[in-house]
Amino acid sequence: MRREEKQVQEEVGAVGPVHIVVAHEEDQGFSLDEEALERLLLREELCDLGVVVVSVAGAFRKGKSFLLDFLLRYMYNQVRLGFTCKPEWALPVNQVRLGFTCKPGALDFTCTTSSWMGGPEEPLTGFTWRGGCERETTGIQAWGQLFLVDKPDGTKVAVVLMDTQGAFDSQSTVRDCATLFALSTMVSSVQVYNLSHNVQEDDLQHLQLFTEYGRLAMEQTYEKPFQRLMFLIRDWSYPYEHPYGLEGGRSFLEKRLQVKQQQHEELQTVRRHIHSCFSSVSCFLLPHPGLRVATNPAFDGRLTDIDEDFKKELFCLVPTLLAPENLVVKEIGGVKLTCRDLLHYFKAYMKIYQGEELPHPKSMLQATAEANNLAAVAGAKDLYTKSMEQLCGGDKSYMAPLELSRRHGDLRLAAVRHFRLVKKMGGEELCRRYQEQLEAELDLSYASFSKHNDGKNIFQAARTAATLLCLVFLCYAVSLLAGLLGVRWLASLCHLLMGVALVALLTWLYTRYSGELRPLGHAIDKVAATLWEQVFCKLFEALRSSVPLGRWIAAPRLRLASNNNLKKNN
Ligand SMILES: Nc1nc2c(ncn2[C@@H]2O[C@H](COP(=O)(O)OP(=O)(O)OP(=O)(O)O)[C@@H](O)[C@H]2O)c(=O)[nH]1
Ligand SMILES: [Mg+2]
Repeated sequence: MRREEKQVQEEVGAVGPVHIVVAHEEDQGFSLDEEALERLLLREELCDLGVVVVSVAGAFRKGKSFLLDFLLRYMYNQVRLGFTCKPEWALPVNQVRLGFTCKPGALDFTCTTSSWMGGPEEPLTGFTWRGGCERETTGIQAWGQLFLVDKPDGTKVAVVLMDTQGAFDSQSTVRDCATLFALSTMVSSVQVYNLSHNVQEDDLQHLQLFTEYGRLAMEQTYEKPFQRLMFLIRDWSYPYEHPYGLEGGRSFLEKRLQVKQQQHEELQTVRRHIHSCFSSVSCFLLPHPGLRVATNPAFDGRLTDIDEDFKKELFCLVPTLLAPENLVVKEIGGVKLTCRDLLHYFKAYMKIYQGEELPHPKSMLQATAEANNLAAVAGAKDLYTKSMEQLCGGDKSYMAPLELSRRHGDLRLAAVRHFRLVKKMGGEELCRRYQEQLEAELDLSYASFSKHNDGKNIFQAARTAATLLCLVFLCYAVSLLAGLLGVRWLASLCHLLMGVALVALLTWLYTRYSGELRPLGHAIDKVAATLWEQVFCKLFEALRSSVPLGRWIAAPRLRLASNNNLKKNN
């Protein structure tokens, strides 16, 4: 082995996966390791090159990291290393030609074991993978080295390989899964959606949820916010219907993502959403790798233990993603990103997901239960509002406040009963929470109906004027009496008060007529209302109780009467 090659391989050996998004077990949150990302993306010789990001995401324990290690093998064997730009350091481009396009059946597979796939007994290393049922990868990891590739058009690009935490493990919430999937989709130019056996409807629904969560966090809304999506279906068992590989995947996906007129709207929406999110969607059908891979705890990734069919298709799949002519530079809004740009976007997106402005994605049951309860609240509130409209709506005449409050009590009860009778998911506790919300909304509606009703009371509308006139009259009467009795200072004071009341009255009339000086009008209203409640009502009350048959006269209305009645009713 040449000295340079040896040196390169030693350096390769020292490189490993780097955690760029770190998952925190304690608070279920994620944080970006900015330093690690900067070290990776801001290398002087690479930072201004177009960046290609290939990410693999999907449910946990489905062989994502295992696959990525083959992508690594391909890169290490096919391209020059990012940090070794000097041509004399380049690894030998060996048996397999760079940049072939995959045609099923057109490859002579016998050459693969001696090519980029590695030696037959070589254990598979790189991103950590293992057997077992517990999750392995957490957060988002990138390979600790970028690969520098010369594209056929002469441009140089830097390739990032990215592994993500598997979705739906027993320790992550829907929000965690959505955040990681969305983040990796937003920063990658090719997202490999790793699935097992088939594309189920829930796989599409999850993809819809996660990509929508991604789209929400993007500052501008682009027509197609994400670039390439590849459905990678592992353990494909129906090659007699759709053959393994890209061609079989194309015919399978075409059928699966077809939007038909007779389809339910829900199914059509999911499919339209996926087409609208990605500029290109493809599919690859990969066979089962054999029982030793899937079930043998001692399996270490060596090729001799893997089924021939799997290796053959893998040999085709990897260049489909990574051959120089198939590499796509990451674009956002039609602008190609460099490694440096990617760093900024990563930081910005992470900040959005760490903030609180995005809604929290929920589990299907939780979301459905909340939708059920919200619909029931809306139905009950509608019932209440319609009945109240009929009772005291816009064109109805003024209604006695006590009667209005009593009717509100009845209708409120009926609305709550209606809410409780509607069948809802989510259990009693959720139902109680929404009932409380409904009751609060009904009380708020009542306050507004009550105000509107008060507005129809002629005296209410003219109360300020009446109060000020009463004050003028009272001052006049007292000044006359004081004049007769010779108490001149009192007479003068009453004249002064009378003058003030008259000026206030004229000003109030002006504000009401012109709509100008409204704060002044409000202040006069307030003073008049206090005067009315504290002086005139008390005088009137005293008079009412001292005069025979006085109790037949209705008591004057106080400003806060409606609110007090409301509380009593509750
Ligand atoms: N059935 C099957 N098993 C596979 C395949 N590829 C890898 N495996 C096995 O799946 C197991 C998990 O592999 P990993 O690569 O660690 O899976 P992962 O998706 O990265 O898992 P997490 O990191 O926990 O999300 C290993 O035992 C692999 O041998 C495949 O195509 N089919
Ligand atoms: Mg993994």
